[in-house]
Amino acid sequence: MQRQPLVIANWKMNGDRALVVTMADALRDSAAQHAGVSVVVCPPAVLMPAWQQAAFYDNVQLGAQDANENSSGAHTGEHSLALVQEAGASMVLIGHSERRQFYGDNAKRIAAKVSHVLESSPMTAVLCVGESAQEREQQRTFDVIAQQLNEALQNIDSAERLVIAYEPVWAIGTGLTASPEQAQEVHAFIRNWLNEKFGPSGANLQILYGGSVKADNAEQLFAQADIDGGLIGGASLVPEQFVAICDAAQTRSK
Ligand SMILES: O=C[C@H](O)COP(=O)(O)O
Repeated sequence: MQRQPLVIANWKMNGDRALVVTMADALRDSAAQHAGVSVVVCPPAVLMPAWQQAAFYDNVQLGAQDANENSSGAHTGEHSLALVQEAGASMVLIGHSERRQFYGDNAKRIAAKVSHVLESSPMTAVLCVGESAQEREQQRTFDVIAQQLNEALQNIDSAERLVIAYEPVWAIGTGLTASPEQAQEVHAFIRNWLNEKFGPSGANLQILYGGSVKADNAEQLFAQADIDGGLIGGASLVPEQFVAICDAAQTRSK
């Protein structure tokens, strides 16, 4: 079965209502160019209603950058799955390296968040994994990725509504992109791991690459056998760049 190319914009703590409108317009005007690509935009949570208003009739999904592992309660500043779903999200990023590094998303919380998305909502969990520069230098990349997958998916027994994003930490926001060969090597490892855990349905999950993907390197990355699209940070804030990246992913759907 062919995997549909998928491109996700992660605006992180950037963007505003004006960008919502210009990005929605740019994606609408270019829709025919990337008609075979599934496009998702994850703005900051407070911009989700504005996105829904600007792009409700368009073929672009809305995603959340995170959601709390509890259903409700005294968790000041957090958002529940029900809230992001009500705001229109169909996907949730889980375990982004910035949340792992700075916001207390340890292995236990990430496993709880993945389980919560899959058990308590109809949404798709986008699990982010990736090694640090030091771990790569120590040739521990595959061990680290396997450990992160094992920890996050320990309670999951079906390969439904799951996407994996490989984001080497050293490539995020640094301008240092993994070479297409480096990325492909890890994607193939992840696909093999998914096959061993879930069987053929696992092997057919979408695996995205993230880390300084730009308009000028996207096509080479997306040409790799196991790279099904991208999780885009900085370039997803620039409509022409993001549209060009979606167009590059279209080449996979042919
Ligand atoms: O979620 C997106 C990734 O962290 C990649 O960010 P970047 O494209 O700015 O390197």
